Amino acid sequence: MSSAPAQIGVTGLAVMGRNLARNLARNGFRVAVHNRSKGRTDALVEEFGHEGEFVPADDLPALVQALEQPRKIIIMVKAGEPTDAVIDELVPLLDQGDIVVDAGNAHFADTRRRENALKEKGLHFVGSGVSGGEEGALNGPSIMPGGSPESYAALEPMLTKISAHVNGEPCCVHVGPDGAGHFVKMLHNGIEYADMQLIAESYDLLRHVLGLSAAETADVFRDWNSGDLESFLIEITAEVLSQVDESTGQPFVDVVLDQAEQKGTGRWTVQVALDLGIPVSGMAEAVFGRSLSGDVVRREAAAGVLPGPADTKADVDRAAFIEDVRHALYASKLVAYAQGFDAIRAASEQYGWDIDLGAMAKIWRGGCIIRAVFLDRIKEAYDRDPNLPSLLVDDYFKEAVANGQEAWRRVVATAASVGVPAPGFSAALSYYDGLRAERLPAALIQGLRDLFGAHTYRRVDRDGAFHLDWSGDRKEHSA
Ligand SMILES: NC(=O)C1=CN([C@@H]2O[C@H](COP(=O)(O)OP(=O)(O)OC[C@H]3O[C@@H](n4cnc5c(N)ncnc54)[C@H](OP(=O)(O)O)[C@@H]3O)[C@@H](O)[C@H]2O)C=CC1
Ligand SMILES: O=C(CO)[C@H](O)[C@H](O)COP(=O)(O)O
Repeated sequence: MSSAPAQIGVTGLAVMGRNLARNLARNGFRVAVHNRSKGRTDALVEEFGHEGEFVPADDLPALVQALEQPRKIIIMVKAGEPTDAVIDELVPLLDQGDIVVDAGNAHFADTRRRENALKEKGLHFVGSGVSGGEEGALNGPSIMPGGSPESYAALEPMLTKISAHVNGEPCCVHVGPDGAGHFVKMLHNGIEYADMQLIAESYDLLRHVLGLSAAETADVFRDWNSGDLESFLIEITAEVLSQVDESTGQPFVDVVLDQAEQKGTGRWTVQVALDLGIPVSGMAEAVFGRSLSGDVVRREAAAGVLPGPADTKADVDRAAFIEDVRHALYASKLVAYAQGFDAIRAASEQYGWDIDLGAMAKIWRGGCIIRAVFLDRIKEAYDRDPNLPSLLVDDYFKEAVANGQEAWRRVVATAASVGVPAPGFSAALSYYDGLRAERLPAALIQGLRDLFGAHTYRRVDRDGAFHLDWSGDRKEHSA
């Protein structure tokens, strides 16, 4: 404990806040710590006080009092109303120039509202994404700060020091002004959803089509965790699949209720992408997949009642099918990332954030949940062409998908023929085929819209908007 003013404060000492405070203290910063229920503050200081300099505060006025000026305070509480409640209590205690950082999973629209409100009072507000879960917060997360460049300049030495590092480079960069940081964190989570859905589909296919045991699927994922697919999520998939339930001796995965929960960031990603007009079908299927898993009423009504295919066996070679699924997983994952980066680009344009897409791939290489070796490839793609229209048209990714596309198609076809749901794989493949199509059936949709609602259409051979007199002489008119 120390009586000197603290350099930074953290309020909200649950899983994330506690470990972020410890990370700061371990890195030599004097940290004032506060939590609504005092027990968490006491426990932190009692258990981990020896790790660095902590200044415990019983309430927010005491936290503010404990800090050097201009103050820097990280809020790490439940997103939504709790964050507003903390801000409302904190703001009257602060002085001009103080910096409030919300490091929770806020919706970027809330962040924009909060930043504007605090700006009117002469305060700086920084919405910052933090990813890495409990372990990342302690040992080095990926940090995605938004807010003004001046606020970031004041925070940078601390944030870059406590963040994860890859090849000596911090996984923390100023994403952009305003809500840019929380937007990018939201997209990170959307990609996390898609990635996990694709991993789950791969596992399901290996078990159903090949009849592998959970332990055997763990071996497959362990094997895949080298080369292109090497990533934290693949690594922990092998760990979860090899876990045995202590009380039953069954594979852990077989005793867990098959209803995936969600706190909201995946759903927000899809909602926001709809507004931006960017197809994020991989993420949408992942959110819907979780919704379906939790829709107990309809699942119970349909399970064992709705008929599936007559033949649920596929005549496949074990090693060849495992390799096909690996290709399908990698290709579908590339589509999910391509869609995610498209959404970031679109939001950056809409809100004037000027986000460096390559830098986002760089700060996701370490610390965060979607950390993966292939993020280097994304960084390199944007280095080659910062205005790349889609990751999928970059030479490396084009070739990676081309190498795997026949396998990808076989996997989707096998899943459909044996009746194993693979919405992530199918949606990714449909997106890929849609993107590369020279002509889409959207022309027919335009015709239908014009017939029933005089919505007009454009032509391939002339500029302008047109309408056909469908119920009259069927002559075309300029609209
Ligand atoms: N868990 C994770 O892996 C990750 C979480 N996040 C985000 O980080 C933030 C913190 O997450 P996590 O550590 O899991 O904790 P929780 O989201 O479970 O939030 C618990 C914390 O919020 C405080 N709190 C809740 N309501 C209020 C309120 N009305 N006023 C003041 N404090 C309140 C609690 O205080 P009390 O102890 O008094 O109840 C406690 O400190 C969240 O926004 C979360 O989305 C981000 C990345 C990863
Ligand atoms: O932010 C995170 C990681 O970066 C959390 O782990 C994420 O919020 C988990 O989301 P959900 O509970 O919706 O699966």
